[in-house]
Amino acid sequence: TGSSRPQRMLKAVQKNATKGDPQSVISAIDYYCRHKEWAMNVGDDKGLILDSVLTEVNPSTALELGTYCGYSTVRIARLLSPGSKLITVEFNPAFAEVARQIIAYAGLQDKVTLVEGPSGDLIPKMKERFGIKYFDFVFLDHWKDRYVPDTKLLEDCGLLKKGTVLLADNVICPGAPEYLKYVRNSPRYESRYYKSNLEYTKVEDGLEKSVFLG
Ligand SMILES: Cc1ncnc2c1ncn2[C@@H]1O[C@H](/C=C/CNC(=O)c2cc(-c3ccc(F)cc3)cc(O)c2O)[C@@H](O)[C@H]1O
Ligand SMILES: [Mg+2]
Repeated sequence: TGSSRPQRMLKAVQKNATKGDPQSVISAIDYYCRHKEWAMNVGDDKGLILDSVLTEVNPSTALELGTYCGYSTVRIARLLSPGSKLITVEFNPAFAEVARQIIAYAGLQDKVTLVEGPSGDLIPKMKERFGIKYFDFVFLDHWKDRYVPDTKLLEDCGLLKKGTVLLADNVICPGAPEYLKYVRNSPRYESRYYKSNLEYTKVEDGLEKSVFLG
């Protein structure tokens, strides 16, 4: 049987990027997905917003929901300070396997823990399994109808602290209307929309940054 899109993306990284150089991995994926085959990475335009929010937060512990091929995992991990950790959650084993290889190619495997399974099952286990007290930063980029239930779960599991930043991809396209309503109407969040465009296209999309107020 033929290769999958994630496998072709991995091949493009192995062919065009430099081992141990995260920026070259990011550029290789962006080039491939813009010129050869679109894929649902956060991409270069929204990626710059992700970078700037990350640099501002400088998280010690970060969580990503929806690893896919590891593009945003590499974007986040490359900006973490020494000793900081990123936990990324992915329930599709084939995607997780490609992501592990892309993360390792970038040389970031020591900063990243990729956990396979559904976010709803794994979030309640974060404290016991990974010794996490709180997350300073959460990137939501998995199924859009899971953004609200998982945000509530993070609250209920005591994994958010005053100042924790949630950054959600695709709040316009494909859209996460319930999530926008939730964080924008809740007194427990201070929310802001960063307008951008859907990865590798001219279609509008954006990121919603929500600060947990405790
Ligand atoms: C509960 C649970 N637990 C664990 N892993 C989970 C999980 N739910 C999903 N996953 C994982 O996360 C990724 C899924 C990402 C979903 N993202 C999108 O659907 C998406 C779509 C577009 C898009 C926009 C316009 C179009 F025309 C077509 C597609 C753009 C995007 O940026 C997206 O993120 C994928 O790797 C999936 O296995
Ligand atoms: Mg996305």
